[in-house]
Amino acid sequence: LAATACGSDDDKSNDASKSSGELSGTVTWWDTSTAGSEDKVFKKIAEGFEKKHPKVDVKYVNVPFGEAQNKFKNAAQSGSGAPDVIRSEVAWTPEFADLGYLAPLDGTPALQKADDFLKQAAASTKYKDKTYAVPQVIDSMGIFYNKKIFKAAGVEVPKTVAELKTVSKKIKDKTGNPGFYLRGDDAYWFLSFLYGEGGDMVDASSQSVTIDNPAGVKAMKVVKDLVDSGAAKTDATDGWENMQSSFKDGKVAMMINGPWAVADTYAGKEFKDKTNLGVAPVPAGSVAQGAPQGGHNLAVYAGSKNLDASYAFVDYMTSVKTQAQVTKELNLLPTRTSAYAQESVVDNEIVGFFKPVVESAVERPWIPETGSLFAPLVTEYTKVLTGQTTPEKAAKTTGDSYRKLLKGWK
Ligand SMILES: C[C@H]1O[C@H](O[C@H]2[C@H](O)[C@@H](O)[C@@H](O[C@H]3[C@H](O)[C@@H](O)[C@@H](O[C@H]4[C@H](O)[C@@H](O)[C@@H](O)O[C@@H]4CO)O[C@@H]3CO)O[C@@H]2CO)[C@H](O)[C@H](O)[C@@H]1N[C@H]1C[C@@H](CO)[C@H](O)[C@@H](O)[C@@H]1O
Repeated sequence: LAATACGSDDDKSNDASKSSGELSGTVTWWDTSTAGSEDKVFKKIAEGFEKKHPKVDVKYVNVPFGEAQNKFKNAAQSGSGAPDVIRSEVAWTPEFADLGYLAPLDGTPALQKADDFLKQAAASTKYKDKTYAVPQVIDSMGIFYNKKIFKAAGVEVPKTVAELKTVSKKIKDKTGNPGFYLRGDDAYWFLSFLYGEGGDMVDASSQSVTIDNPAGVKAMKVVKDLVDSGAAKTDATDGWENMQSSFKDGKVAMMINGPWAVADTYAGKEFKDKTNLGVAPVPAGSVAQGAPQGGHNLAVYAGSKNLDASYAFVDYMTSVKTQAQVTKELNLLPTRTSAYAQESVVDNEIVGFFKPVVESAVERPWIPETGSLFAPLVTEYTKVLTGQTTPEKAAKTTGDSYRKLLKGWK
């Protein structure tokens, strides 16, 4: 009826559900959030969308973070099996966009009040002047510490790497356990030490590789010394499980981590009393202090057969209301400026700590290759920590790999 009232013939071609604005069909969503802690909350919120749109069936699929990127690329490339919506990590988004796998969202219902998004969060969704995703969460890293152990050892939170070594030694003398866990199987945990020496992986503005400059070599020496001096415990594999269980069981007093680790950490026996968890800025190196920016966006597969419902789903999952609920239940940081005024967000202690950290986080170049910089680096980083190579060789080998990846960069 509404269609004919508009008069023009092509409106009549709209089927009833469209003209009544009622969405229908299936939306398959690949969510990469941590199974066992975050996934339950995101699945529940997605069910809220179905209540709002009874003719839409959301197929929630939890895909492990380490598998989702390639799984999506393979499915999109082969044209079968790709989801309608994917939780696209900030570094995956420019790569997927460059490959043509994502639907541009400018002017669609997926992207509402675009200027409400934090600029650092929006940056990773832009590619060649179009918007290919909507920011869902933004994060960075800090020192997580066990207040009870710190009190017993009579130590304060370290502000520099030098203090980290002193504090860690005091804790070891007092408790027998190493004070600090340094994750050794993921190069993201190397970045704050790299920034602390004034280094970075690359310098996109001058299109030069910088991981193998003197600051990069120095940073490799710093992390090697943390392990060789006994200040840090590390592992070459299963870093996430080993780091989380050591910290949750009180076997180490400190780790570097981000808001995504809070839900799992609170499940640990040491943090049943949540007030026992302290969070502080990552330690400064010899010339600077900084933590990396991370996070996740929601993107729509370019080949989706249900764009209308997918756009609406992305909008729903990134709305102020949803973001405030995610903060309340998971302590994750919103990406909408307006969400920070919501009561459950204003009062959240984790957000209170991480908001300024995110604002001063070191931004990364959102180019298609940015995610590919971690695999070559982690190989050398792990070898440095396990004494299989020198800081100099590690930096050089990584730099050479980067120059192969980044055609024409210095
Ligand atoms: C190696 C990888 O390098 C990069 O990843 C960087 C990433 O760019 C950094 O930003 C940082 O990500 C933060 C993240 O921002 C932060 O939010 C959090 O995420 C939480 C979630 O919060 C939590 O909900 C849950 O999901 O769990 C998430 C994870 O905990 O922590 C992340 C850091 O873990 O660090 C990543 C590196 O880890 C590449 O991008 C690839 O991922 C690449 N892996 C590929 C490698 C291929 C073979 O080479 C293999 O075949 C492929 O299949 C693999 O995909």
